[in-house]
Amino acid sequence: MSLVLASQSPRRKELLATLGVNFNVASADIDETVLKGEAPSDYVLRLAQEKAMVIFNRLGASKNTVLGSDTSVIFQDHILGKPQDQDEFMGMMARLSGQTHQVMTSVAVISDKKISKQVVVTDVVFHSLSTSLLEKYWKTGEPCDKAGGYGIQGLGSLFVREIRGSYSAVVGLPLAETASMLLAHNISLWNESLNANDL
Ligand SMILES: Cc1cn([C@H]2C[C@H](O)[C@@H](COP(=O)(O)OP(=O)(O)OP(=O)(O)O)O2)c(=O)[nH]c1=O
Repeated sequence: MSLVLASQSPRRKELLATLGVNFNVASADIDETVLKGEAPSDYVLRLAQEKAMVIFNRLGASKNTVLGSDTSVIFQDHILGKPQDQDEFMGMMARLSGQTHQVMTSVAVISDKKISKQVVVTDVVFHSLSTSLLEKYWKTGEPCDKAGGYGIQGLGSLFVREIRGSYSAVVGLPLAETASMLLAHNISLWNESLNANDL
């Protein structure tokens, strides 16, 4: 049984590798438009499943297990994706500055036997952020490929006063939850030494 990560995110690749599992990467391009009236947790779960399903179908009837994931930043029930330009970024930060938001990261694992999916919610509390700090942060290029416009693992770490929940989920993949899901799909971890019997 081989594992395929349906993602183009370098962060997810790095995080998954820390579980000591062999995998290939395939990029799933899907439409990420939010459906009318769709709740944030339903949205992130749907996207993770769609990313995994696109690759599962592309590989055809095979012995592959495919993992898809999605990270969105949620502020007062609004979904904040990746900022398209500086204005959108500044608008997002004006909402997040000095406030608490949620990072929702979903994981979907699909094999020929079953589909498992889960969403992990983490609270992140931001310091108050000055306009000059944010203008300089935008210029670094870090915000543009990140949900909510910041990277907790990078220069954006300065913004974070407190986190309640899973750090790895904020970066892009909740490791403990992902490990349980992969073991349940009979994918061994820790270089083949950890398997479903250890759950
Ligand atoms: C909040 C936050 C998000 N992010 C990243 C994680 C994800 O890569 C990205 C959210 O976008 P996603 O659409 O979840 O992922 P992606 O487009 O990078 O990759 P793919 O869809 O192919 O899996 O934001 C950080 O790296 N650090 C953070 O602190």
